[in-house]
Parts: sequence; structure tokens; C-alpha cells
Amino acid sequence: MTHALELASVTTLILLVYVYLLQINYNRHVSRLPQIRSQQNKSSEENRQTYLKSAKALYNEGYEKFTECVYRMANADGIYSVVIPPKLMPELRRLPDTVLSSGKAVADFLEVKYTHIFAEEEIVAHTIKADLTPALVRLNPIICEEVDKAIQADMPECNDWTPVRIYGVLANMVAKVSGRVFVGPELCQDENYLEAGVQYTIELMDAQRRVKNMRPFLRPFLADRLPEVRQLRKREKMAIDFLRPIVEARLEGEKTKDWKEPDDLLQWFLKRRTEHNLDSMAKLAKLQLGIIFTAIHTTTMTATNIFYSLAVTPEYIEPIREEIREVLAANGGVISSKALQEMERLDSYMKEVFRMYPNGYISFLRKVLKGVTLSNGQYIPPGVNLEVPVCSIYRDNSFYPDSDTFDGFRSYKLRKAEVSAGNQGVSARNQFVNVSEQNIGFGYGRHACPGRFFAVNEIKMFLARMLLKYDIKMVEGVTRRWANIETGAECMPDGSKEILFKKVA
Ligand code: HEM
Repeated sequence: MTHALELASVTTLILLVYVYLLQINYNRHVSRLPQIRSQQNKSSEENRQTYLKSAKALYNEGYEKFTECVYRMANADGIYSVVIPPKLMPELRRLPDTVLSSGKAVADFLEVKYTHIFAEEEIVAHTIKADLTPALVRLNPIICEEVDKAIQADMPECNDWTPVRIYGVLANMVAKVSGRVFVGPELCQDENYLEAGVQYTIELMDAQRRVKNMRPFLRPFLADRLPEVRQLRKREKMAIDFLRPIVEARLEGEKTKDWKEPDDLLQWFLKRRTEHNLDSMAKLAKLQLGIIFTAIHTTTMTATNIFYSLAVTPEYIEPIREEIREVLAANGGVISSKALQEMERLDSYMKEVFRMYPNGYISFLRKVLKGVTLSNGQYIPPGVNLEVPVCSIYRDNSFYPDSDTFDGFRSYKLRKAEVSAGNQGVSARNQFVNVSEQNIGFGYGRHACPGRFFAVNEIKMFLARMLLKYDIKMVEGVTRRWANIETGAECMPDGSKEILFKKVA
């Protein structure tokens, strides 16, 4: 007995020493990386507070100063992450997941250890790339029908100028339309599904915040009991309840002769269930909630930003409408994939709004799993999180001349210039969905957002329909665009604001 106790104590001691040495080594490497002046000689709490108040200014300071090397930034958690300048992005993009992990960075961010959600399931991105994106040509008539139904159901009459809190309306409409593609016709109008569509992201972010605010040593004992974390379990139980009858009916249907296979993400998951060990309703529910988290609010925020900008740039509305009318006339009145491709002014406007108002100020979040030595000799130790400063790249004059000016047709003009010069292929690089060192709002590299084709497709459909149907303007007495809410690296439209809509005569 005594011997066993002694052995356990020695093993624990060795482990503690090992962890301590690792930490010292980690700190040594991180502290060698340069730091912006505004964060030097400050306590970790001072840096955290400055970051929460003015992250954008801090990233801009780093962007100006460190063009050739990475630097460290104390973030909202009070710990250092490593910021990458555009020049070094290509060499990091090439590294495999065993060296830089997107899943582990997201898992850290969402406190997966305590929120117990799915953040690293390969099946999601894989199914979107392999099944959803190629299916868009086929699915577009169905998506368009859902867009029409949603506008009809959720937009008020607007016979005269009517104030609309567009964020909430869009959240509902996006949940319905996306739901049609994610869970199929049986569930996309289901009240419980739609509630999950609109609420789950908010609930998960609340839970994540509560866990982060808890002292780390208490988390293993108390995090599960937080009401916000319990709410996630409740939501999963509800998702199991609404999915079960549909899934069971489909599994039965599969066995019958005349069964017509549904064409949606739920079915594509079911088809891959053996290969991805998707052997329980609980896993399926977590996957669907994961999709809701990545898809609904991101799409809603992007669309809201576009409507807020349209309300203060009325000069763009008629030229975009004219294009939509022309494209529809040339495509038999159908918003097909080809028609969406041809709406180049609209695409350019959306892209410019996203540049000025991205969904967040950082992107390309990656956890370093194996130390990386960069071409400039700098060493990034394992354990650290990497990020790219979206806000600074989108305001870089060498990428976007006169970058502080909103130019809704910036990319449209570039596309036209390329086509005139005979560079058809290069012209496509100016599309909204394109991802590069300069276009990082959808991420970068092998884990760049696989849902962006669907999202842009969906937002374009809403805009094409709503711009032909409504005039849009700012509420009386306000001339400036509604400001976005900024906290740390988060930047989102203020959902409480109204803009005015009126049916086109
Ligand atoms: C305008 C709307 C959207 C925006 C702004 C957006 C943005 C992003 C960003 C920044 C990332 C991280 C990329 C990286 O780290 O390199 C991401 C990843 C992801 N997004 Fe989106 N997204 C949107 C819509 C969607 C939709 C509609 C879906 C689903 C259909 C989706 C599914 C995903 C998935 C599965 C990932 C993880 C990819 C991976 O780890 O390989 N997103 N998104």
C-alpha cells in the first residue's frame, strides 16, 4: 500500500515537472515573438480590456509594423495568439492538419471540453463539398421557391413605408430556406426546428462565454451545471425528438422498392453514416445543430449588413435592379445558377459590404500542433493559436485602392476590365466566393468555408427577389448607416435597428 502511494506521488511529481518545463519552454518561444507597442509593459488584464474595446486598432497597429514577420497579440482570453501577415500566409496554407488544426482551434474557441458540442467532425465539411455545392444547380428551383414562400410569410405588407427590424426577419427566413436544404421538406417549417435555427447559435455563444468567464480549475467540476451549458443539452434532446420520426421513416423507406431518395443534407449524412461512424440519433442531432451554428447566423449577419448598406446607398439600387431584370429576362425569368452567376453588380455590392463589414476581425484560426519554423527563421511553438487580421487586410490600400471608401461596384469594374483585356479566367477571381490572401472573410486554405457557395447563392436570391419587390431607405432623420457592434474581434450588425421598406408601385 505504502509502496503504491509512493509510486503514485513520484509519478505525479514527474508529470508536474514535465508540464512545468513544457510551459517554460512554450513561454520562452512565445515571448521571443515581437509585440505591438500598445500591449508592451501592460498586465494581462489591461491588455484584455484594451483588446475588448479596440481590437481593430490593435490589429491595424500590428499590420503596419510587422509586414515581414509574425507577432503576438494578447486577446480576449488574456492569452497570446500569433498574428500572420499576408506575406507569410501562403507558406502556412500548405501545412497539413497534423501541424495546423482548424478543428482544435474552433474547439478551444467554443470550449468544447465543457460545452460538449461537435467541432471537429470531418463529415460536415466533406458532405457540403461533395454533395451540397455540386447539387446547387439542381436544388436552386427548390431554394428559390422557399425564398418566395419565406418572403411572403415573414415580410410585412409594406404598402407604405414600413419600419422592419430586418435582422430578425432574415434570421427566420434564412432558417426556413436553409432548413429545406439541411433537413428537408418535412422539418423545415417545423416550429421546433426553426426555433433551434434561430436560437441555437445564441445559446452556444452564451454557454461558451459563461465557461470562459469561469476560473479554469473550476471548469471540470462546475461547467456542466451552468444553466447555459444545460440549455445546450436540452436543445440536443429537442433536436433528437424532431429528427427521430423523420430519420426512422427514411430508414424504413430505404428498404422499400418505390422509395424516392430525399435530396438534402440529412439524407447525405445518412448515406455516409457507416463510413463516419454516425451510429446514433444523438450524433446526428449534434451534427445538425453544428450546421445550424455555422450557417444560419453567419448568413443572416451578412445579409443584414447588405440591407443596412443599401438603405444608405440608394444610388446603387436602380443599377442593381436593372441588372436583375436583364438577367432574369435572358434566363426565362428563372433564378438559375447561371442567372445568379450573371448578377455581377449584385455580387460586387455584396462583396464590398462584406469587405467593409466582415463578420469578424480575425480569420484562419488554427491551433499549432507541431512547432513551425517560418521562412524568415521565426519559430512558432506548438500549443499556440494562429490568426489572420481580416480588418487590416480588407483596409490595405495596396489590395483595395482608396480602401476607406465604399465602392459597391469595385469588383464589378475589375471584372469588366479583365474581360476587356481578354482575361476571362482572372475575372472570376473578383467574385464574392473567391478566397485568397486578400479575400479572407470566408477563411483561407483547405478549411475555408465550404458553405460559402450555398450562402452566397441564398443571399443573392433573397436580394434579387426583395430588390424587385421593395424600395428600401433609412428611417426618417437618420442619414448614417447603422453602426455595427464591436467587441474584441467580433463585429456584428445591431439586430435591434429598423430600416424602411415599401412595395414597388
Ligand atoms: C455568409 C455566410 C458565411 C460566412 C461569412 C462563413 C464564414 C466561415 C469562416 C470564416 C469559416 C472558417 C474558415 C477558415 O478557418 O479558414 C467557416 C467555416 C465553415 N463554414 Fe462557413 N460561413 C458562412 C456560411 C456557411 C454555411 C451556409 C455553411 C453550411 C452550409 C457553412 C459551413 C461551414 C463549415 C462546415 C466550416 C468548417 C470548414 C472546415 O473546418 O473545413 N458556412 N465559415
